[in-house]
Amino acid sequence: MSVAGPDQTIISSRISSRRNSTRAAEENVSDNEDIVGQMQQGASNILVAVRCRPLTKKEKEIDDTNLIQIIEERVVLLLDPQFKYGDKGSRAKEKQYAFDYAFDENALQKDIFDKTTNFLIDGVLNGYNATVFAYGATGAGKTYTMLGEVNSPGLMLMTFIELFTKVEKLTLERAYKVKLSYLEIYNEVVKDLIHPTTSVLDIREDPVKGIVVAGLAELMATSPDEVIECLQLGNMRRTCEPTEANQTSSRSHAVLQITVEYKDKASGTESEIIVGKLSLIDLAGSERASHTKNRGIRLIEGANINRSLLALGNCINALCEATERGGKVYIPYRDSKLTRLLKDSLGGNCRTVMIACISPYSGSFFDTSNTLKYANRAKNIKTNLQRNVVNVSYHIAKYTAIIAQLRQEVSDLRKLLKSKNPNPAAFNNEKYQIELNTHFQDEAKIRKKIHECQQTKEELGFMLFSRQTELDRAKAKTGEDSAAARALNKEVERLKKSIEEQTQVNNTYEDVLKGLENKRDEIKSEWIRKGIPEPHLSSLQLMMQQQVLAMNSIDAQRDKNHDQVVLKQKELYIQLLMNQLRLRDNVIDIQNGIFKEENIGMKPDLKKVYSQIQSIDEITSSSIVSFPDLHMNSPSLYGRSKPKAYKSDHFLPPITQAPTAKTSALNTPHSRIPKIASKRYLSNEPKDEKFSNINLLHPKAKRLTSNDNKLKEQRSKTNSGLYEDSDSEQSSVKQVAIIGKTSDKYQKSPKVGYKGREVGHVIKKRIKPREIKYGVNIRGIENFEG
Ligand SMILES: Nc1ncnc2c1ncn2[C@@H]1O[C@H](COP(=O)(O)OP(=O)(O)OP(=O)(O)O)[C@@H](O)[C@H]1O
Repeated sequence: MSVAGPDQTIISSRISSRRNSTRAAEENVSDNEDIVGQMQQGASNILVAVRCRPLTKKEKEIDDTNLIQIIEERVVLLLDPQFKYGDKGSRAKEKQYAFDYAFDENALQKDIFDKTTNFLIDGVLNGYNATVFAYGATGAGKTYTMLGEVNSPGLMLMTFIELFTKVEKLTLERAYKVKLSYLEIYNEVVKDLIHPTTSVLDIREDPVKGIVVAGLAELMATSPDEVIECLQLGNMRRTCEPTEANQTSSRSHAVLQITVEYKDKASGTESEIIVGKLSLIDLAGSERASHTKNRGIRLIEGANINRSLLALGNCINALCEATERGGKVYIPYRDSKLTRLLKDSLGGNCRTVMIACISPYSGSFFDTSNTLKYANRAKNIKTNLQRNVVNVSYHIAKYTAIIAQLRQEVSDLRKLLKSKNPNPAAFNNEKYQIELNTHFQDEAKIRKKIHECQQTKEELGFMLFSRQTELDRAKAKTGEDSAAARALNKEVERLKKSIEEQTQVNNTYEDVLKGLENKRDEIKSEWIRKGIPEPHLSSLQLMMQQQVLAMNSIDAQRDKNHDQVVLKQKELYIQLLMNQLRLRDNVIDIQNGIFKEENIGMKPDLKKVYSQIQSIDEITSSSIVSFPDLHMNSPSLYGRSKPKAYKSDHFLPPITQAPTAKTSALNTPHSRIPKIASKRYLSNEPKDEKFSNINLLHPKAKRLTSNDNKLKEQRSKTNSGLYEDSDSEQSSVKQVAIIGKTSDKYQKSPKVGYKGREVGHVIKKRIKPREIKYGVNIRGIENFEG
């Protein structure tokens, strides 16, 4: 599988760490071979497979990130493209689904056929029904899977080739008849693709044959060649139009049905005929109107496609519920032509294979996610499988029983209709409103708990960071075995443990929340199943939307609070750093005073250190630094997020050790101090200090660039001494001392001194042709007063 894009790296790196949890998902799935065995024994009748197609050339040009990873032909891992590893407060967004089979982009048509369809053919030849249908969003590869292309035939053709090979082997004992029909459902109208007619074809339910399409032509086929011809003809007639999402988009559901009948040549019981039916279905793709940009007739087609697929989804949900509850659930087959046609395949006498086609493209994430959820749900359906034996005497007895059963059904349905209160005005949806509110109250409670948990973790993380700093300092000062270091170490360990505990609690809450979020869909389906009339249904749906928005706003508030905590922490670092700087300058001033008073010449190496400190103040840091890593001992401090890399302009590097007797301001190893630090430091100088009225925090104040630094270096070469030469006429900033004279050349502009040190230089700008304004540039910040 090709690995592309940054997110792909994340998926890959996570796969190994996810192996264990993946195993758990896998354990719920029986062995691949088992599912075939189970289907053959009638223990399970639905096989759900997923096929991921490769990225197309066009998609690769836009974004070559592959969102899908298939693990061991069973598990599908889907990554959310919105999820950036490291986002604060974000919960991990990748989803895992386990299926009977999962095929990646490299899977061949033959692989899909061998594992999902080939084994059904024996059953069909022995009188069992089977259905294979491809489901998925538009452009996900359904038609490619079912029909295939010139050089890679799909399941339909491969099925016929295999079927005829097997029939040939059995002809000595059995007399076979193979019939085929091919139809499409386009805009809720059934059309014959082999013998098109103008009359509308109707779907009917035959008590013995099951679902039949009245008037649909059935062709006798004797060889695969005949079938190929029929398929080609039918596909030419099938409604297929280019859309934004797919150049060859199928606008209809196509159903190819193969009926195989046989009589035992030796038995002599003329009346017994075994009938098996195989339906191969290429569904039209679900589509989001906003995504496909379809208009006019394409939009109407899309709406019809979606409606029938929604009906299919509702049937799948109802069937799952029937499985869970042990029957007695109304299955809304009649909601669409598609579900009426698939009634046997989904809930009746049939082995069914669903191939969910998905795309790994980031732009198709929502479609892929929906398809996977859909397919995941379908795994839970259980159906009843019976062999179709058509026998004349059996026929009559069976019809009588069926008529009685149908009468009972009609009377049950009448009762159900009455109880559903057909008068919408009299309908009271208060009960549903209360249920909805209770659900979202539960969600809000859990969200609050998660919020509290994260706050606690953040606080603990901050405490941990400061204790860790103290510990490092204590170790450096008094040694690792000192009592102070040991006590701090104990504290650090305790904090780490607390953070771990909080993380576990947080994860539990996250799981509960996920469950509650999933329940929203169930609530909606329940409303539809219970037949809540309009406008009550819309009003409930609107209420749910509002509640979902409210939940999102709780999450947003949580993120905002988190940002505030981080900001507060940054402020603290700034304060600490400013204190360090003040202490350092105080030490320098005191030392300078002593040197002057005692008339001690400054040693060259000390001079060098002084000038280094000055230049450190003026360094403009443009590199990326990491914000003090509060997470360093707890990678999961913010859920499953990871610390970010921050721009030095906004965040400070970890503070260095505070000056102590041993490590004075002058020999303290300085980290690179970003400009904002010295800016704040200067602005915080007491009012009587010399730079107090200079607006160093003006947003338009420019930073010193690296070029300016070079010019400064050049200048200091020509004029290395420091002179105090007050020249207030030339500078409107009276508080600073100007060293030297202003020249036209920027490089030669006089320096500005403060307490004997150069801190900046005079600058000028032309306001009008004849008017020049002077200002100062102190430590990289320009200021023109007035
Ligand atoms: N497994 C695959 N390998 C290579 N190419 C594929 C594969 N699956 C799909 N494709 C290509 O992707 C494009 C879209 O596939 P296809 O037309 O089968 O999608 P679809 O799901 O049937 O769309 P719709 O039914 O909405 O029209 C086609 O160009 C097809 O050739």
